[in-house]
Amino acid sequence: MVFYRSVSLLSKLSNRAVQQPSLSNSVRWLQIQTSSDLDLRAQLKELIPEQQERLKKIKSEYGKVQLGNITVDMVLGGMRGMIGLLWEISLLDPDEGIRFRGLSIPECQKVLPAAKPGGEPLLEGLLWLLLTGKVPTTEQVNALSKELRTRAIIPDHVYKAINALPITAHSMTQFTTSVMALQVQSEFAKAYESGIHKSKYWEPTFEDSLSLIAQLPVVAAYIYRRIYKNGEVVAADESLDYGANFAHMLGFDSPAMQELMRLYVTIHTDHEGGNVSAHTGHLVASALSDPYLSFAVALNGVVGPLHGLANQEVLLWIKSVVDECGENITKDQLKDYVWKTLNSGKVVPGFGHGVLRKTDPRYMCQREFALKHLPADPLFQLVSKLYEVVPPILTELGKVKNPWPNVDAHSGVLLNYYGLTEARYYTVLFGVSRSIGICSQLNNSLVLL
Ligand SMILES: CC(=O)SCCNC(=O)CCNC(=O)[C@H](O)C(C)(C)COP(=O)(O)OP(=O)(O)OC[C@H]1O[C@@H](n2cnc3c(N)ncnc32)[C@H](O)[C@@H]1OP(=O)(O)O
Ligand SMILES: O=C([O-])CC(=O)C(=O)O
Repeated sequence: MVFYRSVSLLSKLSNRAVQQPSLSNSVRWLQIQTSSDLDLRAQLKELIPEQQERLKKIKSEYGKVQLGNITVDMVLGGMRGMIGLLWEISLLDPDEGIRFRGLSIPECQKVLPAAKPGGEPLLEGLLWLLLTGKVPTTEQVNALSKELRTRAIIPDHVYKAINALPITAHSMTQFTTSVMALQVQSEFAKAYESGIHKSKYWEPTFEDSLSLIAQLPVVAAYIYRRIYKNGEVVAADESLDYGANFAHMLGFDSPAMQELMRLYVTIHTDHEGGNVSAHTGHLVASALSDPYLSFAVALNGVVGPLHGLANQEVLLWIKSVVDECGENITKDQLKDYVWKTLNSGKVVPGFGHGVLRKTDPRYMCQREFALKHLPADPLFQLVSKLYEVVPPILTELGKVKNPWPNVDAHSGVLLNYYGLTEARYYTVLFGVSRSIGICSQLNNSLVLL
């Protein structure tokens, strides 16, 4: 199986201070803000020339430095372990997991603005961090939230394109179709046709990225309501942030579900550049395909069962365990069920990883959420039992490099607990969130041109 892998080149060479916002950054941003301080586009306009200079310097000073040897295994493994592409916005450590611009998930939970003290980070804050490398203030996050709401307008033909598909089409097929239908409004495609200078590519790319990110929850919620709720659409609530509004449009308004959705859309955003969806989006964008086209192909990677579809597969598998053995299954029965799955030539969904070699911190933060909000839920108890039972069995197989759970091992039971029970929809949530990482890196890469 080819599963592309790479690590971030510049993080190895360049000044980490650019990547690692510290608390002093946020203190700096607490100064009185002008309207351009609150405008993400204006911020990028200032930052991009600095980044262009930095990259030019790295190229001229380190251009000939070797970054390692390439082995046959690396090639057969689909670039596994090779430093193969530039990915500035996040870095994946096999033991510690993901860092967004240098910040781990617990650090993001600490420094990014939340809806309430101690709450989950707002997605808008992470988007700002990924694009600029700086921790935003609450005012900046609120301004971005407002801007995204104003961009969340869906042309009628997009709904017509979705409605042309049978209602039984997989939610991801409907979702990718909607992204292709949205593409007709691409600013980048229009600007390229009008002969835009390459130094300005980032501007329409930024426009398309923000619009795409803003529109995705609206079409994603439409698809959910179309398939599962007789097409009864819930209008956006202009007072809500991105994550809470998404939960609202899906039809969920409890404060706990709003918090869960904020957490979900934040932690699935990015996982360095080597995973299938990020790599694919990046590759296609390198041909100057616009953000809509690039993201649509990335979604076709997200939906692979060894990648984002595992989100769906885990809950379906857990439900099959319950159907066969009941909720109070013993550890011995569970061991037998895991062996039965393996012996039938299937993988245990939600376990293992192409890079991680320890439990995924995205699993851990969802576990903490469950311990806080739903400790007695029988399916959460089952997930906890799996955490004890599965790793020794996978280790016993002797070939699995990482027997520990990944992000997908946990998300389904949380969503299911709050009433979003339709597992075959879950990968759409993953896709909405992944747009943040893919579009942010797209904007960062354009400074190279
Ligand atoms: C958001 C995400 O995308 S996270 C990943 C989500 N996917 C899943 O949870 C699906 C289950 N897991 C897997 O299939 C794998 O662990 C992957 C695809 C994530 C990583 O694959 P690889 O990098 O090839 O893993 P690794 O090098 O450890 O694989 C070695 C062998 O162990 C097997 N293996 C790895 N994980 C598992 C598992 N969970 N269950 C059974 N077998 C496994 C592989 O299939 C491979 O077998 P083979 O040599 O007979 O082909
Ligand atoms: O990093 C990977 O290979 C897969 C993954 O966990 C992700 O993309 O979120």
